[in-house]
Amino acid sequence: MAAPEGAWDVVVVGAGTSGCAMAARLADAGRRVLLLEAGPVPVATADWPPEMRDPTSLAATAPGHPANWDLAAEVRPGQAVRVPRGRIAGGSSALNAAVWVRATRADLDGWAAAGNPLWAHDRVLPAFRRSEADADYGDGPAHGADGPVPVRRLPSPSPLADAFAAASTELGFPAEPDKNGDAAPGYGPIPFNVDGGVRINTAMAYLAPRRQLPALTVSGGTVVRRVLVERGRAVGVLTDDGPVRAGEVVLSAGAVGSAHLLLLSGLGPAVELAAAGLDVVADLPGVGTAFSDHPLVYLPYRPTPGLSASAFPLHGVLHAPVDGGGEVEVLPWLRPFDADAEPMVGVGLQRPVSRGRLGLDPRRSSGPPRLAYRYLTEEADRRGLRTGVRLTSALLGTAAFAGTATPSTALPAAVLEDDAALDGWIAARIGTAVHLSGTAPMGADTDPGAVVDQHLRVRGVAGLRVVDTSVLPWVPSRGTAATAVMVGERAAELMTAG
Ligand SMILES: Cc1cc2nc3c(=O)[nH]c(=O)nc-3n(C[C@H](O)[C@H](O)[C@H](O)COP(=O)(O)OP(=O)(O)OC[C@H]3O[C@@H](n4cnc5c(N)ncnc54)[C@H](O)[C@@H]3O)c2cc1C
Repeated sequence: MAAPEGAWDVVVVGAGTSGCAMAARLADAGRRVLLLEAGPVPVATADWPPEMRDPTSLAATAPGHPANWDLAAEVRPGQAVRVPRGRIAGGSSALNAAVWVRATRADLDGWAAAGNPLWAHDRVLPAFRRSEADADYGDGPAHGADGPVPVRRLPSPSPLADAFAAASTELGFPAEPDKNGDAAPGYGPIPFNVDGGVRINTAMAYLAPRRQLPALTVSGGTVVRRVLVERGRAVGVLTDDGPVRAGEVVLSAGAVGSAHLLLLSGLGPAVELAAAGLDVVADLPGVGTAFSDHPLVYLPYRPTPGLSASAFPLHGVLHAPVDGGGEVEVLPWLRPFDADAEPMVGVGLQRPVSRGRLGLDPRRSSGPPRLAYRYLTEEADRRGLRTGVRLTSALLGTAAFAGTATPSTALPAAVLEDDAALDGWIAARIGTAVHLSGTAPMGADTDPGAVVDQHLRVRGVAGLRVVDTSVLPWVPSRGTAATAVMVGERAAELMTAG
């Protein structure tokens, strides 16, 4: 890291899901890149903690794990949760569920229509293809065969997985054999970024093969505190070890970290910055003020005793429309999270209308940010989740499940049938899918909430970009990992074009 002044063309903050992809591609293009990561940077695959290599383990998401930022948040006023995010090279891709499903064509074309034509489905498809080596569909026009992230669907691991597939068919949902194939949504096997029984995070995929590349320097254990701005231009960052100067600064610290760094650098809503005693560098009302994420509720079920256990906890997923243009994701977990508990089906609302807020803590502006999801604020979201829970209950009641599983008594029929009672049941259990997006959204010049333009350049200050899920105008209707990698790939392409 001790390079002479002016040695770095680009300093990237955060070796996470987007940051690794982007830094690697920039270095491939000859840019001298310094990648700074707050957490450790393991070198060989074997150096990763076993629970982070094992894709069937979510142990690193537990509060207190050293590779987890473990943030405090409120899902609804007064309802506290802990939010995991990866604090290690690979970022959240190092501890997530390894589900590799892209944003849909409708998501991408929706973002394009909101003033970001460079992000339309057909414009970003090459970046998705570049990122992956899809073992099942890699030779097709929608897929990549030789990218850094290995992707595959797994054989059905248990009768329960078969029953969910059959139940979806019984209720009339289409089969969707390739969840990344741009077909009508339905039930299909999950593509995983898993290879040889290892969760392949983006540091393994993108950094490990470039360890000898002189253009790329990676520094672990380096916490960035703010962006250094001189005369309207970002000139570097302040770390706990001192300043680092570079020709360009890119924040890839994730939807929480990047927005927080913007605020700490005087880039955000002027009123909020002034209240925290910070100098206003640029008034950007959209930093943190309308983020989105998928609300998620779990419905327990009871497998018939004696069924063979599933080696892998996930297999297939159903995406189903709900009234008013919404969609739910029904994600059966085939094993319980705790040995004594019942397994659960996750019911996520994929196009939520409610918006959350990330801001500085006025009592301690240098501390962690405040995160308020404000879930279920809108009736459309309450209605969508009611539909999703009833649909899941109906799936468990199909003939396909006879002899395999029954609904749990945790959700009594009287509650299921009554809107107000069901709203209460859901609200008491609501959690987050941890797909946080849109804390620094991209958008048109005319959009006062847009923080970056479609080249991901921060408005009001030169030489500064944000490249991670912060910039998504709203959360896509799928998980965010594959899309975060695409954002890194696409950003590098835009930065090096011409
Ligand atoms: C528990 C969990 C399970 C999930 N499961 C799935 C899934 O199966 N499929 C799916 O599609 N999506 C999933 N997601 C969501 C998806 O993984 C994330 O949205 C995505 O990985 C985020 O990528 P990112 O690059 O925006 O941020 P991250 O990958 O979080 O990267 C941010 C990086 O910046 C670093 N950083 C932050 N602040 C600083 C600082 N000040 N200085 C230096 N470094 C800093 C962090 O340590 C981290 O390495 C899951 C998320 C979580 C948390």
